[in-house]
Amino acid sequence: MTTACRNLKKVTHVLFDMDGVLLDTETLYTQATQNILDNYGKKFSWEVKMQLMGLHGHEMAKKLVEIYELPLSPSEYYSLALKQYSALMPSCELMPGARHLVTHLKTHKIPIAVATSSSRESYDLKTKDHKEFFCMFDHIVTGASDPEVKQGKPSPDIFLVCASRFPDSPCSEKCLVFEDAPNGVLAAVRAGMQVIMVPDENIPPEHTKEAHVVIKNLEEAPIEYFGLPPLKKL
Ligand SMILES: O=c1[nH]cc([C@@H]2O[C@H](COP(=O)(O)O)[C@@H](O)[C@H]2O)c(=O)[nH]1
Ligand SMILES: [Mg+2]
Repeated sequence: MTTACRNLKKVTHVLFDMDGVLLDTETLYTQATQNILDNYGKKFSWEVKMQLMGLHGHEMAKKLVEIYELPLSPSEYYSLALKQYSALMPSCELMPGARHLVTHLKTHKIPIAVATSSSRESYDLKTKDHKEFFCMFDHIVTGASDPEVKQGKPSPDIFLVCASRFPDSPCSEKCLVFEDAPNGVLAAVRAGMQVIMVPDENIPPEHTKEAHVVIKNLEEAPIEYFGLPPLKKL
C-alpha cells in the first residue's frame, strides 16, 4: 500500500467506480477491443487503454478510431463494440474483496453509491447476475445516460452529481472515492474528494500519483485512515 504524504480527512460517504473496482470487466473490455482491432492488424496497448478508461462510450469510440486510424466512423466502431460487449460482459465477476468491503460499509450504515461512466444499458448488461450486490447501494449514477453528467471522467461531473443525490448531499470533503483509472482519480480530485486507487498492475506508478492512497486490492482498503470503521481481515 502507498499513502501520499497528505492530511487524510474523515469522511462520511463512499462513492465507488464500477468497472475495474467492483466488477472485473476491464479484462473483458480489453478482449472486446482487441477482437475488433484484430481485423485491422492493430494491438490494443495499455497506454491507449488508460486514456479510454472512464470515458463515455461515444467519447471512447471517437478517441479509439483517431488513435488507431481505423477506416470506420466512431458510430460504426461503437456498434461493433456493443456487439462484443453483449457477448462478453454478462459473464463478468465481482472484483476480489468487493463484496466484503461493500457489505461492511452497508452493515455500518455508511451511505454508499456507484458512479460509473457506463450507460444504463451497459450497467444492466454487466450487473444482471449481481442484482443483490448492487441493491446494497443507496443509488447508482450511470454517467453516459445521465443528462446531469455532461462530460465523462476526468471531468468531475459524475462524482459531484453522485454526491448531490444522497439525501443529505454531503460536501466533497466528506466523500471518499474508490477508483482504478487515472482519469477517474483525476475526476475525483477535481471534485475535491479523497481517493483510494486500486490500479491494475499494468498501470505505471507515475499514473497513480494523484491518489491519496494506492492499494493492490479492496481487501486491504485502509478505510480507518478516513475515520471509517476498519475492515475485518478475512
Ligand atoms: O478498455 C476500456 N476500458 C474502459 C472503457 C470505458 O470506461 C467505462 C468504464 O468506466 P468506469 O470505470 O468509470 O465505470 C466503460 O463503460 C467504457 O465506456 C473503454 O471504453 N475501454
Ligand atoms: Mg473503472
